[in-house]
Amino acid sequence: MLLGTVCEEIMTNIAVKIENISKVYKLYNRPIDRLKESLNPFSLKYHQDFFALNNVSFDIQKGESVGIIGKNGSGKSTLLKIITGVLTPTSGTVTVKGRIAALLELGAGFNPEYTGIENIYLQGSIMGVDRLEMEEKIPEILDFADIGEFIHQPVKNYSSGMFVRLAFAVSTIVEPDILIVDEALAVGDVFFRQKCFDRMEYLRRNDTSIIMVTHSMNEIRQYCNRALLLNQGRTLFWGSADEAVQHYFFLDNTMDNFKNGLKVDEKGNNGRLENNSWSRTKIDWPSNPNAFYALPRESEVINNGAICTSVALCNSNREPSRMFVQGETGIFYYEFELSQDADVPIGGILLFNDKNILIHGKNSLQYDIEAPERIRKGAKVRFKQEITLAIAPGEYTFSLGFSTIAKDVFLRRNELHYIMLDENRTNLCYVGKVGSFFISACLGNSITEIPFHGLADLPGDIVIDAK
Ligand SMILES: Nc1ncnc2c1ncn2[C@@H]1O[C@H](COP(=O)(O)OP(=O)(O)OP(=O)(O)O)[C@@H](O)[C@H]1O
Repeated sequence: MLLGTVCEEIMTNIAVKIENISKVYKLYNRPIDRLKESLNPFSLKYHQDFFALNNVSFDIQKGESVGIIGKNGSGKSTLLKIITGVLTPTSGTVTVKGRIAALLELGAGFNPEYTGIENIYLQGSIMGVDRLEMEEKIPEILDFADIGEFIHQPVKNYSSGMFVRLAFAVSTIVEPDILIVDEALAVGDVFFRQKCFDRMEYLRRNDTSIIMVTHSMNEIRQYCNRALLLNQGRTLFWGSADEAVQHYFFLDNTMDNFKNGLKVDEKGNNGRLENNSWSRTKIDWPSNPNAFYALPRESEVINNGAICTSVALCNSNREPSRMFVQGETGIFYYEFELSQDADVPIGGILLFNDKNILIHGKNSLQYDIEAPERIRKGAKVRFKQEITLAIAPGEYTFSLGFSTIAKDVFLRRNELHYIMLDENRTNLCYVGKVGSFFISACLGNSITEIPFHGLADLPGDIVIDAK
């Protein structure tokens, strides 16, 4: 009986329940096929079924904030449209308890010819709020939207930022039971976005459930309790937001063709090295296939005497990882195979932010470590590079370079100008955009837990004096 009571309580706390939802579109190669199919007396099929959603189930509790994530075309918008009732599923059931406010496509539900004020009343009536109640809310809506005199202009004259300000203000001030926020907020400026997140937090504390679709994994981590990861219409993961984000970054970023060739030789390879003062350090190469990236397309690769054979990224526990908290250490493993003899090998990494700005680049020469003096054709050279990722939250890509330098130049590396060193270096391989990883913000509350502001943490110190 106790179990029954618990179940009932769980059910009464559920705001949205999605059970085995599928959405199938019929795809016809030619428009005429549709006609042929409808007129065919033998019910012959002229289409292919395309599953935009395939058997998706999950539920959202009252006051819970849930993220829906996935690459482009994975089915996120289709799912939101089914929850809001804009689309009907092909199969499965949707249970929604309470009033939904949805900020889906910008301007949906707004009449472009109406002024901002007129649209506020229109939205109110769509959401079932009467004119009198809406009138009381107007000062608060205007205050939140903060678009000044534009509120008396037809909304067709609004910028996308103004639009989203008004839309968000209207949908949240009537305190919905379920608030759905698509990428729409992305067009607002940072101050407005902060205001929106504060408002969502307030609503959530008052039992509004929030469904958020965004490509910003920081927002998912920061604001969602749980997240659903979709891939080609199927649920790939449903659970804690942190874990969902980790899985998201492994999508397309993991070497699923690992079995098909690029196996890691656990014994390492040093049989073809000539001896010198360098004493070999055996790298503890990762054994988990998930650590490895699929190597990029040919267009990103320049092979000039060597090929890149594998690349992996792990956290400091040597576990595969694509998500790091600011300041955590990332361990990059990479291997090149020589297709010609070479002198002293040099390997290095370049990290780029989402605006393609080089944030950090460093090679083995700059670390001033010993290296083999000569490597023969067929040898495999491995690097393990640890980087303290004290960089701004966001998504990053990285590229790899492999080059060689003559032994005598290498031995004088600390006496020579770096231009001399560069001139004596021969590039063997460059692999652009090998993969991506993600840096998440520290979620601490105190200032000392926020390590720095800006793009990167720079080594430094501070003292204070006062007289
Ligand atoms: N009316 C339709 N007819 C056929 N296919 C459709 C239709 N609407 C959507 N699709 C397909 O369904 C899949 C899921 O689309 P959906 O818009 O839900 O993806 P999404 O995850 O929201 O993508 P994005 O991140 O790019 O917004 C896509 O492959 C899309 O092309």
